[in-house]
Amino acid sequence: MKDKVVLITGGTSGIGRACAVAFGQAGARVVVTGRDEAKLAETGQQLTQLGIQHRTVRADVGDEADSARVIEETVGAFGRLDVLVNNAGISMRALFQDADLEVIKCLMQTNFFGTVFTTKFALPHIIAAKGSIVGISSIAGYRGLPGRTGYSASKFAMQGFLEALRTELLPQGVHVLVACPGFTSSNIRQTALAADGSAQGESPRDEGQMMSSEEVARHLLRAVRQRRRDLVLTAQGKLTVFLNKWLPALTDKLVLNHFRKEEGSPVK
Ligand SMILES: NC(=O)c1ccc[n+]([C@@H]2O[C@H](COP(=O)([O-])OP(=O)(O)OC[C@H]3O[C@@H](n4cnc5c(N)ncnc54)[C@H](O)[C@@H]3O)[C@@H](O)[C@H]2O)c1
Repeated sequence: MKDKVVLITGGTSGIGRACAVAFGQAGARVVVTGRDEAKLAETGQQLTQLGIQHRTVRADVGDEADSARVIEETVGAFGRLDVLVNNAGISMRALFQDADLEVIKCLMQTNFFGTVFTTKFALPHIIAAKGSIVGISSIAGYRGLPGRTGYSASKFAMQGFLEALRTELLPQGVHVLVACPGFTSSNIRQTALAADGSAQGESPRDEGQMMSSEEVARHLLRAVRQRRRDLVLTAQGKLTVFLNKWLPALTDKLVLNHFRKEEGSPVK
């Protein structure tokens, strides 16, 4: 990663922030985006303390003009872009029958269109560098999950988009990685949207039992170095993908039972 430039969207917490540290400690110069000035400043301070050369850029990933500006500022500051990590994301916990349509739109705008916008503006620079485009998808990008229709749809869309793009870019030697973490300790379940679009505010699971964001970042760094096409994390995640491929009807029942057991689950 020495002297490479890595852009991480939504990098002010969880997996994104851990990636900024991991790629930075591997020698990369990192650019981190986020919507919250205070969290960006805090992330910037952490990177400074670790001696990591970086920039922070305030931007909403679902906003096309913001996404264009992020790439301008990245290339303006460092002259190139080698690795784009499409990480910014939001989740939901509500049955489709109860959810406002705005919830589904918000998830598609952030998780899917956020990836499309940033990738579009980054692409000429990534092609020039024969670099990498990473999508942080989810097990929900392989297997639809109850209470998470919009989230699952956004991650399936992301995976279809990146698979098609990978094929288009084969002649240019661009690497595309679809990474699917399993349950990972982060803010994703606190910020997940409820049926009315408000944030859930708490996690229904024991975050301490999950893979850490730092461990996910280490796996991602290795997968980028090895130019892998996909990465599925956690034993439970791998098992879900495997069972869904070979025993989909059984997996329907297992997944339903699993999500019914979550604290305060909307899944009946
Ligand atoms: N934590 C998990 O269990 C898990 C599992 C699978 C996949 N993921 C994916 O990993 C990625 C990172 O999530 P995380 O778990 O670190 O959660 P997180 O909530 O800690 O991080 C998500 C980041 O995205 C940012 N973000 C959200 N909307 C944004 C927007 N419109 N513009 C800019 N930034 C925005 C948030 O502010 C936050 O910094 C997400 O794409 C998520 O779907 C997480």
